[in-house]
Amino acid sequence: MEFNNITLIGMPTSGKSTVGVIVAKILGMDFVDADIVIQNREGMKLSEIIDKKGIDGFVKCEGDAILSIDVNNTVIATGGSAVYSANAMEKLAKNSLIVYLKLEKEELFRRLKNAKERGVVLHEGETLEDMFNTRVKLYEKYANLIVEEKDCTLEETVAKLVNLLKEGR
Ligand SMILES: Nc1ncnc2c1ncn2[C@@H]1O[C@H](COP(=O)(O)OP(=O)(O)O)[C@@H](O)[C@H]1O
Ligand SMILES: O=C(O)C1=C[C@@H](OP(=O)(O)O)[C@@H](O)[C@H](O)C1
Ligand SMILES: [Mg+2]
Repeated sequence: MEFNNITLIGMPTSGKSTVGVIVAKILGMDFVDADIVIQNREGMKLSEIIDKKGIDGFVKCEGDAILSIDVNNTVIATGGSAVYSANAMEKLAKNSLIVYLKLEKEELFRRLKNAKERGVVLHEGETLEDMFNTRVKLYEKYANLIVEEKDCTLEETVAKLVNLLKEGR
């Protein structure tokens, strides 16, 4: 592989964490979940960081946590709000192939309904729809590769990503 790491970006619930760990096993790579790095650095759950430090505070913690990740041959699952940290994304772009797991709006809304406890970064007055529209542009901006999840099972999404990576070799 020409690239060193693979970074997964995309909406919350798009499967960065679940797809990421399976792809790492298939490709014989290591795996790191940036959300867990944040929790370890702060000594708190993500929802507690958001409650205590607010949205901007959380985004700062997330950017700093990503900047602290120094890995090789690793699949990195970011949190959905990582794209709000331009400096962290620039660092990731330097040493990884950035893959956008693309989720349709309707499917995002469906999955988020079943995952109410997920602390999603919503700025003041922002609706889920606003968040979707803003983030799509950011994910597209940073993506080297886009995996369309529409009508795919988890296994099909994994296979699609692995095949796209093989084609790119
Ligand atoms: N086609 C699919 N691709 C990825 N995840 C899926 C798919 N269908 C259902 N899911 C479910 O959506 C959730 C994705 O959660 P997660 O991996 O934590 O996403 P993220 O890390 O992007 O927030 C999991 O519960 C997973 O089982
Ligand atoms: O998109 C978001 O606003 C967030 C996504 C979460 O990660 P996942 O994308 O892995 O769910 C986590 O970083 C935090 O709760 C904020
Ligand atoms: Mg995740």
